Amino acid sequence: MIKVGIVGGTGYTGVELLRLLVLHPEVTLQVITSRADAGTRVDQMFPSLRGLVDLLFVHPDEAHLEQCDAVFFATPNGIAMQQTRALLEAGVRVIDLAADFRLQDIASWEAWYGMTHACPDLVAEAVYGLPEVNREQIKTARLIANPGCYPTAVQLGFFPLLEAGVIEAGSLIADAKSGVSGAGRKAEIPALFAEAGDNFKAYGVAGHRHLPEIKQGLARVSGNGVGLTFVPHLTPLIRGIHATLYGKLTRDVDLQALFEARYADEPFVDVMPAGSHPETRSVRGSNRCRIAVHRPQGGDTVVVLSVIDNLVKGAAGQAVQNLNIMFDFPEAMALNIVPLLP
Ligand SMILES: NC(=O)C1=CN([C@@H]2O[C@H](COP(=O)(O)OP(=O)(O)OC[C@H]3O[C@@H](n4cnc5c(N)ncnc54)[C@H](OP(=O)(O)O)[C@@H]3O)[C@@H](O)[C@H]2O)C=CC1
Ligand SMILES: CC(=O)N[C@@H](CCC(=O)OP(=O)(O)O)C(=O)O
Repeated sequence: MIKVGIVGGTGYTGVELLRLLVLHPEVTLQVITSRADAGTRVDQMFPSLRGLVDLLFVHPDEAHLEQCDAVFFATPNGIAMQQTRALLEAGVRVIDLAADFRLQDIASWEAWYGMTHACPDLVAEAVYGLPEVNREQIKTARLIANPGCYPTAVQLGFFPLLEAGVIEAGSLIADAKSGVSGAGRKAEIPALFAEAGDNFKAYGVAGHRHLPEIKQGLARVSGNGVGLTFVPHLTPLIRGIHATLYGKLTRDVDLQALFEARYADEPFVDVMPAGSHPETRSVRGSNRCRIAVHRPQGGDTVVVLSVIDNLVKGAAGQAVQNLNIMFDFPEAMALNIVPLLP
């Protein structure tokens, strides 16, 4: 058994970690933090956890967190980097669900995130926690940069094509839609029911902070820089990301066979039968990414459809998958979840 802490236990990804970890047979929840709700019982705030969690929220003090074997940061950007060094020195392994350790280029991170990095030396050590490309490095990592939600859906869709070198890497397009929970639990006007409901809009067309993260990951597998147009959209869903990806084929290839072979051994990537149109509800609440690959009218444009639950494979589920790999537990432990329908 390992002892685990969650910093930011009252947010959407924090409570999703709780939902997954309460049923994890190798994990004891040791510390769950909130500054605003310190002293409140966890199951008072989240009655869905009654009978499962017997803890109070506490302040995120290092003295509490250092009792753990692993600590998840489910906090806004710029928080984990302030406490990670002390935790690593105390022998605690850290999984950051925010973006503090995702970009290897510190100047780029500081420009996109608008703050000075507190520990650039640790960024070099951090492992980008996308098991489908970094499983071996995750096993021994002390510090995991858990990927963003859009970057997970987009990278998993493009990897087979870029690894095989069958598309033009300079002209990729990712048209992605997210549910409102992607923006977190804090009160913000665009997330109000009357603003986001019965509405659909693009945002961040000029530049979204997931763009450099996606480009970094795609460039690693393509061996060269990539050109990417990334356009996120807000949809009136609660959970879910749907990414529609476009690329120009450079040669004829059996796309279905390529994708099936690439993900044959991946427990959480499902390549659907040819002609499929994956739906966000087919992954709702689960750690799965479902992918379909199309070549409309047999032309030279490949269209990949990739869906995930932003809070699970896009955040907390992937973080638990990383924990399992780091501690040599079966990778799917506590993650064999059947999606909710309807
Ligand atoms: N929502 C999503 O779909 C995804 C989110 N992420 C990332 O995961 C992280 C968490 O997201 P989400 O759960 O949506 O966020 P929320 O806004 O829902 O929750 C944030 C949590 O962090 C705590 N917190 C805020 N400020 C601090 C601080 N200075 N020190 C310690 N704790 C703090 C809050 O509690 P309190 O203020 O009481 O301490 C709260 O529990 C973010 O970085 C987000 O970008 C990643 C992938 C997907
Ligand atoms: C709908 C919505 O607002 N989505 C968020 C996704 C951000 C997120 O969760 O960021 P990380 O994955 O980098 O932590 C956004 O576009 O800012």
